[in-house]
Amino acid sequence: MRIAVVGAGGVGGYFGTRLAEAGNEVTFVARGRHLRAVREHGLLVRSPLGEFRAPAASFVPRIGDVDPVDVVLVAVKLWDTEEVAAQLRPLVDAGARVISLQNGAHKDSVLRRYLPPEAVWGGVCYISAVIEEPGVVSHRGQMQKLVFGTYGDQEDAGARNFLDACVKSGLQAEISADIARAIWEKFVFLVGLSATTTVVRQPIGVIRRDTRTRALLRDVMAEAVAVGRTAGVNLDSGFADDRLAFCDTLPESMTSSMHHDLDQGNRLELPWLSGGVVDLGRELGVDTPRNRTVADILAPYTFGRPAVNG
Ligand SMILES: NC(=O)C1=CN([C@@H]2O[C@H](COP(=O)(O)OP(=O)(O)OC[C@H]3O[C@@H](n4cnc5c(N)ncnc54)[C@H](OP(=O)(O)O)[C@@H]3O)[C@@H](O)[C@H]2O)C=CC1
Ligand SMILES: CC(C)(CO)C(=O)C(=O)O
Repeated sequence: MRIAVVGAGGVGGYFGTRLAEAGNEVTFVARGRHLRAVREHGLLVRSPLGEFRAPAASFVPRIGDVDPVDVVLVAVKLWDTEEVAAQLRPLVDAGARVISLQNGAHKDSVLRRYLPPEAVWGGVCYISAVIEEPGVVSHRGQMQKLVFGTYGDQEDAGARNFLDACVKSGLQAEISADIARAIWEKFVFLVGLSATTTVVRQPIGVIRRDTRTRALLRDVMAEAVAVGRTAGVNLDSGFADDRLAFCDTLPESMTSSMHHDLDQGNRLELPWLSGGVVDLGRELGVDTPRNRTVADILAPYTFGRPAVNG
């Protein structure tokens, strides 16, 4: 299968390299120091599942350099979505379907502003992976799963082909018949995990053991569930408790990409995570005090580590 991966970081680097190693024609769009490193040595993915490599020749600097493909995977941070979406039309006109593996519940509405709705499939991924140094992606833990599907009732044979390509590449993957719900299910969990691990600056093991941070985790997720249900998403009313039980199964040291970004002094996806719950809650008339407090506490870190003047 011909696949383009826009953003060759933790997510795009891992899933794209696995697909490439299995013989799919994968082209990565990368930039900056990471691009310079992969153009020289290719991309190395270090994972508990093995070491995987994508060749230097599969990396290009611009979306416009990508030949026609069957599937485009979008794997840039959320603030870059709009810029990427605005450049995908020629690939879609040549037949590509687009799947965003990004977090958050609003990414596909950004894609749909630039692309015909049938070209945008919903998608979500479960993985913990980061750029360890330019040219090297590190996969932490065993989790590595893709869920995707078309919106509405229409089947698309291409989705089944992409599923086959994923499974043959050793990826855990499934097609969801209700992808909006699957995206929100991940969103609820991620908002809880990212809010608590980032505010407390500790992994899930610490958060779930302390009764007060455990309650915070549950309340943050319950607010996201309430907002999702009010928005018309088919989430169970007890879904926050279900996710709390899921959090109890995670490795003690697991944390969120937002916590990693805070630690590194990077920009945060906060405005689309707890901040996104607050904004949508405000629009829909749902109170979200716990998420608002998280968003307020972390606000000074949104664009990276704040400078202390004087
Ligand atoms: N990391 C994780 O474990 C998980 C992340 N996610 C989600 O996946 C998305 C991607 O996250 P992640 O992989 O961590 O991000 P990374 O920052 O690791 O990777 C994104 C890469 O894309 C590059 N990039 C951005 N815009 C462009 C562009 N226009 N052309 C070429 N390259 C570009 C970035 O460059 P630069 O550094 O210069 O900006 C960076 O190298 C996020 O929404 C995140 O929430 C979901 C599940 C798990
Ligand atoms: C929670 C996790 C690691 C699961 O994929 C994630 O999506 C993130 O932290 O961004």
